[in-house]
Amino acid sequence: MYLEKYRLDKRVAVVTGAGQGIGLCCAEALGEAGATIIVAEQRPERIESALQTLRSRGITAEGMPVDVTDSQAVEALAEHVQRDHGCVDILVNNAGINFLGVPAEDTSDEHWQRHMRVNVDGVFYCCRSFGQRMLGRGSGNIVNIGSMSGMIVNRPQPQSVYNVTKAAVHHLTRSLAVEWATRGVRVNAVAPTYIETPLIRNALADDSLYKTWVDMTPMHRVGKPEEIASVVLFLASDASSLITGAIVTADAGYTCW
Ligand SMILES: NC(=O)c1ccc[n+]([C@@H]2O[C@H](COP(=O)([O-])OP(=O)(O)OC[C@H]3O[C@@H](n4cnc5c(N)ncnc54)[C@H](O)[C@@H]3O)[C@@H](O)[C@H]2O)c1
Ligand SMILES: OC[C@@H](O)C(O)[C@H](O)CO
Repeated sequence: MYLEKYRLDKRVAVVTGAGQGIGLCCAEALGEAGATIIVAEQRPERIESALQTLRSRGITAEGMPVDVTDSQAVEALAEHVQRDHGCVDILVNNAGINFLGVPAEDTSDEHWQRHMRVNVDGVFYCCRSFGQRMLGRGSGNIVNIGSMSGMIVNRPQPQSVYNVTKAAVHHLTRSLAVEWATRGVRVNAVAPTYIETPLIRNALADDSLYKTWVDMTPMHRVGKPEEIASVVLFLASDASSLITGAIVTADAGYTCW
């Protein structure tokens, strides 16, 4: 009775930025639970490798190239998926960037705007285009990938703009959850700690940075992308049917101190 609630058979899930890292693991988790996966990703070569990975595990998956900062492309993607599959049940807004280590006073307009465009505009465009269609049929489930950086200020590296974008993702999550709460669409977010993915590969190789990060973490370690994917699976499934507007921290205790 309880395990059944995690099954996603016959559901269609779009995962943005699913070409690698956390997004790819989310696609694996949702696919393993039975969902048909749409890999919505900017880089064609990453789409291809993700599809190979997913299909080798028996997951039904297809790729659709998209840059989430392009609202027309996002709208076309939503229309395309709706036309081919009849609906979208699950949207995971995972695509995001962080060029960390730039002090606020040295942040260029371009650096600021690029982060805002991918991490905030991109999430909003996807929520809007897919949300409209979910509201139209009175059901749907959106999971946004936020960050503990939306709650705390990371140390020692400066990354003001990234922190701001993730705080925006969290509050957008709550705002949409409330607007859509009685209309069948749930909206939640996951706020991870540092996760071993290509995004922070260089930083993880920097011994002093890594030491500071784990010293500041009660569990004294960083996370693996699979550990975020399992939270996303919970939020995307009927196992979390009473939860909307939640920002679920998966941070090895980081935000407790
Ligand atoms: N890795 C971490 O430590 C960490 C921690 C907290 C939150 N996050 C968040 O998790 C999400 C995924 O991070 P990751 O570590 O897996 O990153 P990653 O860089 O490994 O993967 C991100 C994927 O998104 C794609 N992407 C980037 N911009 C895009 C765009 N404009 N349109 C479509 N696709 C685009 C990339 O091509 C890439 O495949 C991000 O939102 C990130 O902010 C990561
Ligand atoms: O690039 C992402 C990092 O800044 C960080 O891993 C994350 O968002 C957790 O604070």
